[in-house]
Amino acid sequence: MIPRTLFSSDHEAFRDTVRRFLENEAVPHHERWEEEGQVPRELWRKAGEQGFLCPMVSEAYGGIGADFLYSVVVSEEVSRAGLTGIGWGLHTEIVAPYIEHYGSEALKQKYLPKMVTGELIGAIAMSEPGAGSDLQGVKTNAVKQGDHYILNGSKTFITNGQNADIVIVVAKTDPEKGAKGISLLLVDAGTPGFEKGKNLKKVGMKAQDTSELFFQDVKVPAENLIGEEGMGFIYLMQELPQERLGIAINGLAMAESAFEHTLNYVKERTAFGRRVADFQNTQFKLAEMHTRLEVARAYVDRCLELHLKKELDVPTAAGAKYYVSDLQCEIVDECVQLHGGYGYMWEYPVARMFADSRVQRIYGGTNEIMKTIISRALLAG
Ligand SMILES: Cc1cc2nc3c(=O)[nH]c(=O)nc-3n(C[C@H](O)[C@H](O)[C@H](O)COP(=O)(O)OP(=O)(O)OC[C@H]3O[C@@H](n4cnc5c(N)ncnc54)[C@H](O)[C@@H]3O)c2cc1C
Repeated sequence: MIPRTLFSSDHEAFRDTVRRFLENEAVPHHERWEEEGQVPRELWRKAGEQGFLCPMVSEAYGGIGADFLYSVVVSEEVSRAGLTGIGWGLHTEIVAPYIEHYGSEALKQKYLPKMVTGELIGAIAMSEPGAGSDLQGVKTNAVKQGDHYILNGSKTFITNGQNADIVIVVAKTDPEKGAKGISLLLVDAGTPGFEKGKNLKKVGMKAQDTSELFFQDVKVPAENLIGEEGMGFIYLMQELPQERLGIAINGLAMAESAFEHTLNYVKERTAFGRRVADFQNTQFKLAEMHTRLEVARAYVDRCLELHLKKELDVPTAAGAKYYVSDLQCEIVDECVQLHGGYGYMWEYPVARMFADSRVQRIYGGTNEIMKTIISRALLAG
């Protein structure tokens, strides 16, 4: 085993706290939340009290100004335990940074402290029924009228969609200008004309609320524009590497966990009077999986190291996202196989991980889009 070198003893102590919290407060209830299609808000508030939400937010806005690794610890523990209903990663690593990095002082004061405590849950709405990969093709539009915008359009597949109190909406403020006509607006749930659609039924991640959102003549105060008008696409490009690295981090933690479950299982299960672990096929599969996970771990931790120094570039993050999510699906599939029929039973963690993994290759930009990003960089110049 190659030891990880990124985390300090403080990070590891924090990891123990997160793990214990999840074992007590989430693991016993997750199956019920899967049936209900969402995680209760109460869990968010408890997580906020523990400092698990938005630890990177600076002290001026209620956070502790921690390094990104604290958030990584939370995400890894959530994924390791297979708690895919919990949408803290998106709230902490995607929504809050847009507000902190580009929002006005007033927006930061108003929203960030409550995101840290879990009183406010965040979502980001880019995708639309007619535009996912092709973000520049979004139809949602915002027209400035005096001191507010009038927002119209619809979004789909929005993580935390039912629970969200605030949504960063990607909208066209100048449809003539293509990417330069896209802006980010922060919209409060409850604003007249903003309706949440149904909680979508998914193949996996069943406790995660993923929704359609509708905006009809929604009056959004002009001060809820994040940063400058027309800069939305650039902000998205700047923040997406962290989102993509986050997907790789979650995927790898889940794949490692599936592997651990399988390692334990094959030592206990017997067939033909031997342990499943005693078949050479099993031994080779375990050796292959272990080595592939170690290789991916070295790559992802190196990306993390670069990200901490603000040196992670877009194609490298795209590589982490596509490579690890593909690997995750392959590893989890192999783990199901080594479990035999039990691997297909929902009560076994590897079965849920099988269903939960698939979407990792789709959201955050599909793996095909990741490859276009990488090849564009390779062929440039
Ligand atoms: C569970 C879940 C949660 C999500 N959460 C969010 C969220 O919180 N916020 C949000 O905004 N979105 C979210 N999404 C949406 C997600 O980001 C999109 O589904 C994704 O970007 C793909 O867009 P699409 O579904 O429109 O597929 P399409 O863009 O229609 O793609 C269809 C196929 O065509 C391929 N394709 C498209 N363009 C190209 C190209 N140029 N070259 C090669 N192949 C191409 C794709 O790779 C894919 O295989 C979520 C999706 C899911 C399923």
